[in-house]
Amino acid sequence: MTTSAPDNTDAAYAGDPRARAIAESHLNLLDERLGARALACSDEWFAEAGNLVKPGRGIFREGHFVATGQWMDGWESRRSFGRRPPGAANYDWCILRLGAPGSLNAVDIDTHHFRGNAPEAAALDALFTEDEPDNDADWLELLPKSQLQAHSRNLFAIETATDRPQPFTHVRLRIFPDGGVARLRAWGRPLLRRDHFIDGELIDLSAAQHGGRGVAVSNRFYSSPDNLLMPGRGVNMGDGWETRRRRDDGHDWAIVQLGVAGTIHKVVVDTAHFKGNFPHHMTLEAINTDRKDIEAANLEWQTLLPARRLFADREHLFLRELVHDRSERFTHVRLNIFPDGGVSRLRILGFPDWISLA
Ligand SMILES: NC(=O)NC(NC(N)=O)C(=O)[O-]
Repeated sequence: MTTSAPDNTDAAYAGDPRARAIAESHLNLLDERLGARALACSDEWFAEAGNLVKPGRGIFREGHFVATGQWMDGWESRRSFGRRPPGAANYDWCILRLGAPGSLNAVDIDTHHFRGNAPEAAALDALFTEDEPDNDADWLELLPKSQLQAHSRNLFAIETATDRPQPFTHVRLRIFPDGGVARLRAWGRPLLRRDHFIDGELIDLSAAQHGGRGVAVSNRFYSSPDNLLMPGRGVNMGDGWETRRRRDDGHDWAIVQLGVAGTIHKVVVDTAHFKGNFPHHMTLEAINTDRKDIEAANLEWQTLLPARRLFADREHLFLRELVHDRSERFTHVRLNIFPDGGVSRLRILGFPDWISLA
């Protein structure tokens, strides 16, 4: 089990600057918290492929040797270069399931701490299947064989494939000729499938796996507001949205774009793990807009929830306290916390109108 929040360290990176912008505005569909998993690989002698979807960028423990060799935090295959039989493929591979079906727009093949044992190049394939890929799987190459830098983030923008219907459910990483990768990230937009719901079902309009995302925030010193929208309860204080300590009269806020617009009937605010730093109180506002300048002062936000006290380390349920017209449709919510602090999860439950906002 992993226990920490997504990486927010900045580091050396190689590759396409466009990919960086995509990463900031899309969801990493290879996040273990969403259910992403490594399913199979050609070889994992030195380190397990399951590490590829873990949070953070991976750590190094100098001189920490285990039975197989130097302990490494990533996926690392044995040395096969110059040892493979004639005619054998000159790469190792790993198949991973995405945490949610979706488009794939950028990828990071992060070789953090792999210096003398990084692959020289990598390629990425993807496919959609309701099952799991078998030997005859029809992979689509999204990233052709591309040079990697050792001990570095390696970011690539993915050109949208037009000859295949999206979304994708699985990816295959190929590394040439062998070696280690610390983490694999693949950013895209999850696809919310209407046929997975029955009419009248109350759904979490803001859930990350439904396309909800943080689009603006007053402060993200300790952690990202995107954590508010992750499935399940936060595993620790790092798995939430936490601001720095304020020393002024202001308050902190986060604006979430719903994955799908709809009417709002129930709200859950979870302060799990925030015990000495939960906000004193909160309000919730919402708006129906297609404007991109969502922070503009002249937008008319409506109050859904007037000021309510919050408490340490617990879920707060708001139903009858909501003051808005239940037939109104909203596209965004703004969580205001007073004066600052941390919130683990925000759930905006309602009835979708099935017009995707992604
Ligand atoms: N010192 C190493 O990292 N050696 C080997 N790798 C591990 N993990 O031991 C190798 O051959 O790549």
